[in-house]
Amino acid sequence: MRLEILTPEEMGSVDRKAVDAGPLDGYGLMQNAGAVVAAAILERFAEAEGFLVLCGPGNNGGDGYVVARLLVERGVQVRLFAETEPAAGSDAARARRACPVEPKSYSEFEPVERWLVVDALFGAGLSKPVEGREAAIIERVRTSGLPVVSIDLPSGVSGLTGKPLGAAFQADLTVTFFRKKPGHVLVPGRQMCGELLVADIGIAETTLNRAECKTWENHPALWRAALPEIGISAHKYSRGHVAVISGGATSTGAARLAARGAARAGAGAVTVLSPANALSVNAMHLTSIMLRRADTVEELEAFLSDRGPSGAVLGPGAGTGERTRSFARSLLDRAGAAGGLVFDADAITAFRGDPETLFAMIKASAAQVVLTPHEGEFGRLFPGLEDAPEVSKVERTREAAMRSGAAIVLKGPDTVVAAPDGRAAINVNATQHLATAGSGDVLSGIIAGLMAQTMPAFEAACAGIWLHAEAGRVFGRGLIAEDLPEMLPQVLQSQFPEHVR
Ligand SMILES: NC(=O)C1=CN([C@@H]2O[C@H](COP(=O)(O)OP(=O)(O)OC[C@H]3O[C@@H](n4cnc5c(N)ncnc54)[C@H](OP(=O)(O)O)[C@@H]3O)[C@@H](O)[C@H]2O)[C@@H](O)CC1
Ligand SMILES: [K+]
Repeated sequence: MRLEILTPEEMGSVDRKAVDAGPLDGYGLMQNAGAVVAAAILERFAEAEGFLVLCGPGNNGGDGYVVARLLVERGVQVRLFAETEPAAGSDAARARRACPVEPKSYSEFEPVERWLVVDALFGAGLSKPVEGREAAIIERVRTSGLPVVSIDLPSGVSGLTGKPLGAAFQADLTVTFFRKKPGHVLVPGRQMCGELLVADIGIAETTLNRAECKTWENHPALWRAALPEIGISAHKYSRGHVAVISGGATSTGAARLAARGAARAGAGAVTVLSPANALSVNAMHLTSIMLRRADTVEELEAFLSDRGPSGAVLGPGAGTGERTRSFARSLLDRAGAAGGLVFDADAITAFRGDPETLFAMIKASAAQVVLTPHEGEFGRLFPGLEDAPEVSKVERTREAAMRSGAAIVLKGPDTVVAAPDGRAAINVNATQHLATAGSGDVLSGIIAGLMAQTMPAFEAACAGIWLHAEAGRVFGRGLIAEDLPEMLPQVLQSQFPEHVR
């Protein structure tokens, strides 16, 4: 599977390498790009009665001239609109000369019913906000309701961040080349592409140095090999033991959701560590999951020494006070006994005043640590890395992982997972139904459950995100957090039958 995601800059370097290696030059690649776009248009929009092609000044426009020529050669009606001539000597200028359709200016653009718009204004070279006459034509197309096929990217959407820079097209189909770019998978770019087609334009696979790729689309192919296998001689503790720290009497549900997630992800044993005042409420709701009292660090450490869990979840419902901070310190200190740690929710917020202390402890710890913030929690821990119009979610998450020493799961419709070594994955199978109270608690449990079975942090985080999203997707409408752990067996059995022997 082609899961690598290339920034526009990385794509440019692949492009240059492909041209250096031959046999195709830049103009040859442009011919192939135009050909795959024209073929996709004719196949998917056979009923279109004509084509309005909008060409920008660069090579994206160059692709547009090739598409216009190929459509004319098929005997269909084409009108072409361009404002700026391509630079003399460029591939786009050559494509412009070879195109038999004389361009009109943007001001002459008129939508025609049952025609289709081909958007070749800007692609990888978008360098500033789309304004003025380009913004006006995008607005005219939007109000016309005509279908739009975008070449490489919907013009106005940044290939790096997936965010619109000024005005931008909402496409029905986007055809990109060789590999996806971050802008195709991060939101809102993902929705603005419409259907996305990644086409081969004759760039050899060997042009891509796979070892240098650090960003992927999250998919089982990325981590399937690291999924825990259950041997026939397994016993409950050899399958991993997860400790989940519960909050007080009125906030225990989050810990139980995490515990259930860990158990359904395959951990052989799960223990909820509860304050004394919440023991009875936890006891009333737990059956296969064990329960032990832990109000103090001493009680936590006694448990860690006795039982040596291989994973732990701290944060859901835990409170943001000193108990949570001291438990975090203890878990990180005693990592030999606690293995893979997931810090979520309150365990993140508890360190908002002093994130550097947390990061220093994580870096000094032998534990593998995953932090699972949503945007609000992320902002509390990583000042300066908050969301901003020209910054990519992938780069923010990567920087946070390097700063903290933990694998970071920055949650959202396009959850990004990043590791301190620079690897990053963008998740694409989430569903809106996951936006429900307690959903994140289950996720932290699933990740801890996988880590407790010795799955490394980055892979466990990627797998956890994907399984959690898939459970939500399969369940669909009406989902509440309690349903997520209960969907996991079905997802695991249908997707990974070899892992349920
Ligand atoms: N990679 C590949 O394998 C292949 C790539 N191919 C194609 O090449 C495309 C990349 O081409 P590209 O580099 O020429 O950039 P492109 O997107 O045409 O824009 C640059 C021009 O637009 C201008 N401009 C930018 N923003 C603007 C704004 N808001 N408002 C106004 N102007 C703006 C910018 O101006 P400048 O920044 O120089 O001031 C410059 O003139 C790529 O997307 C793909 O379609 C294929 O042909 C074959 C193989
Ligand atoms: K475009």
